[in-house]
Amino acid sequence: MALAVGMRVLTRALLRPWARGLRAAPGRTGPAAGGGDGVRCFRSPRVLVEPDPAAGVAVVKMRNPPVNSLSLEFLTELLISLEKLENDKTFHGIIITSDCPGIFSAGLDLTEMCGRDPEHYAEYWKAVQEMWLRFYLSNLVVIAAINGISPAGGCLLSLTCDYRVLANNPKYAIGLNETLLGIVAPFWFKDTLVNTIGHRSAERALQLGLLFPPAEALRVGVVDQVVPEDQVQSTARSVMAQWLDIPDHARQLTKILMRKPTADRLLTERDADIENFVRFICKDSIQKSLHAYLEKLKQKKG
Ligand SMILES: CC/C=C\C/C=C\C/C=C\CC/C=C/CC(=O)SCCNC(=O)CCNC(=O)[C@H](O)C(C)(C)COP(=O)(O)OP(=O)(O)OC[C@H]1O[C@@H](n2cnc3c(N)ncnc32)[C@H](O)[C@@H]1OP(=O)(O)O
Repeated sequence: MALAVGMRVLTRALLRPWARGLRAAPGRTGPAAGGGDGVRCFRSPRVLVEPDPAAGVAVVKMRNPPVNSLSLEFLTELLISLEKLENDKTFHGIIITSDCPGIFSAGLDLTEMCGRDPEHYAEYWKAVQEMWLRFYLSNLVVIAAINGISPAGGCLLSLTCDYRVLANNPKYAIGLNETLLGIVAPFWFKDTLVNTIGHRSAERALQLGLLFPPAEALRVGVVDQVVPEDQVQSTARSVMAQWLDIPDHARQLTKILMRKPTADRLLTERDADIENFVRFICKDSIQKSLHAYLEKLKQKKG
């Protein structure tokens, strides 16, 4: 009993620095509907939360068609959903997955980084940082059920999770492919990849902008498991059950011990990182190549 109380105090002390200043910005969420069992179902236009209170798990489905690009509004809704689940003692784990067929997330929304003013770029980048910090340090067990392609920021979101299950579909690939767009993955993207697959593999993957198909992703360690497409959700659920069997305080403290130094680096350099991003993205050459890339994506259909 005394040990349990002591652990709770220690956990709160360790988690407190991240709780401060990391609250999600207010955004447009729909009214929370009370479930029959007293558990609230969260709805917002782009995020569907399916709670399973008996298991202590919620499935968070990304629904920002056509490609789940991480727009400012979508990021805000994701953060609010995460915060609500973290504040609800019913939940100990979340499974993040996509409601857009064949696409987990196309990454950062290119239209947020193209043809806008510096204030907008700063606001957007702060929201991207927030997404990374909040998911990376979440006290919940977070499992990615990756049911589609997941480049760049989509891969980053997966890398913040505690475990990644990828559907075995040759059309799907995952990786930080920023260099292919002529942009540089920021240091915290790089750090997250290094923490996941090691320095040498990360260096090669980042320089070449590699997008790994399922077997390669498993071999290099970008994902933890590759399963047939129709088993992605059930596998995520059974992995979640294993993780939830571990005493929560011990697991949470261990997660913080492992991730604190990486998160601290961004927390101490957050403003400078925003300034770097704004300076970089405002360059004529970068704007031109992002614009050309977006046009190429649009013309692909025609
Ligand atoms: C020294 C350094 C100093 C400082 C460094 C500081 C900062 C670093 C700077 C920058 C770092 C920025 C980091 C960025 C990370 C990112 O995430 S960038 C985004 C990367 N994502 C991609 O490249 C994916 C692009 N999309 C695709 O490849 C395909 O769309 C995809 C395979 C996902 C799906 O293909 P498909 O089903 O065929 O769909 P379409 O291609 O037809 O797309 C449908 C519509 O969606 C639009 N769209 C696609 N992706 C995006 C996107 N990421 N953002 C916004 N919009 C997107 C596409 O244009 C289509 O639109 P339309 O319907 O035609 O209007």
